[in-house]
Amino acid sequence: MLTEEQVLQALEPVKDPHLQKSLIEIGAVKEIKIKKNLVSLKLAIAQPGTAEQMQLQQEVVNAVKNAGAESVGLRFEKLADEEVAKHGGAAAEEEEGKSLLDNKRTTFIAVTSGKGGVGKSTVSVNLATSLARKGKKVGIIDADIYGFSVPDMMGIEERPKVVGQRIYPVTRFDVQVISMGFFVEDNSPIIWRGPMLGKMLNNFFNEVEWDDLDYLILDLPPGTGDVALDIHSMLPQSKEIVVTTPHATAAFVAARAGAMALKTEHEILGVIENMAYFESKLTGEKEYVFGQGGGPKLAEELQTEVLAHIPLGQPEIDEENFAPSVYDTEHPIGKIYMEMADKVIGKIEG
Ligand SMILES: Nc1ncnc2c1ncn2[C@@H]1O[C@H](COP(=O)(O)OP(=O)(O)OP(=O)(O)O)[C@@H](O)[C@H]1O
Repeated sequence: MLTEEQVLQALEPVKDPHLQKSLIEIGAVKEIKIKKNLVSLKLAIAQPGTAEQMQLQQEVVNAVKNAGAESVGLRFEKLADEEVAKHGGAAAEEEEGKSLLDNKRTTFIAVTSGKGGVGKSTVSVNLATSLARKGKKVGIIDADIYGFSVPDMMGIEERPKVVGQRIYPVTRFDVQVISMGFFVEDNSPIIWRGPMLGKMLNNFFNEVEWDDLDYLILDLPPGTGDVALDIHSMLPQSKEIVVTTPHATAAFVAARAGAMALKTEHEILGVIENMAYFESKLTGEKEYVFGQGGGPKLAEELQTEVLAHIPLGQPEIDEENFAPSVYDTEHPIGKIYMEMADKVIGKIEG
């Protein structure tokens, strides 16, 4: 079994990103619990709840796992101001302004669905790239905590740069991308509780260097649970797009997501019916594999319009520009997304 000594030794080279001193030297380790090979740590650092913490948590997990832990749980708290000063740092200052939430120019569009697997992330990614292809400055936040798929879908391998307190998004297809998945270890199970999730999202608004966005697309967790509701409430100014499949029951479930949008007073821009039909390449005939009518029914219920019926179909994958879920502008589905982007721009910019 791993000992406390070994854990401390493993942490010796890891530095507090703000103070640039070893966690051990600044007395950051406030608690160590070891159960078999599960290690849980409480760490006091100069600037918890910030980009610096995100940068650090990965280093700590790696160091302790390299020492033999199977799983590492972390809790962070603020290192006392005297300690911060003693080790050469300035007391944490409130981040100055520059929150995306204050930028009047930016329109937030949350993409939601009643349940998982209906294509919400695919729609978010393609809406974002199409808006960018129309010349708009666009960002996307992948906040779907049940599966961070946006980086994979867009073929992103790099991670954002973290410089001091600022996070620089990764740019792909002219879209500025931030995903929670950038800050967690591959496949590591993470339990997101409301406050932690809210804090992460707030960081994405306040600490990411977004370049003067016209549109910010938010890929939200599916469903109508507490987490989804919390996020919706955090974004009072957001508009919303609801994704459904054509099946009547799918639309019924999506209606609950839509009702939640109305409760939070978000304007619903429209409904997208995804996987609407399959079009035969040979005959051009449409087959309604997943039923029919779900989109229009949902739009009627939410008193909005159907922005697009998107058929089944895969993007052509270009080896050089590998992005498994981004449709080209020449692809029939890519064209539908471009028309949809026009509709969205028309609705917002008049
Ligand atoms: N129009 C389409 N034609 C073919 N495949 C599609 C289409 N839309 C989405 N898909 C595929 O369906 C799967 C689910 O899509 P996606 O991940 O976008 O759904 P989601 O609603 O975001 O799911 P989750 O909430 O579970 O993340 C993916 O494999 C995606 O490539």
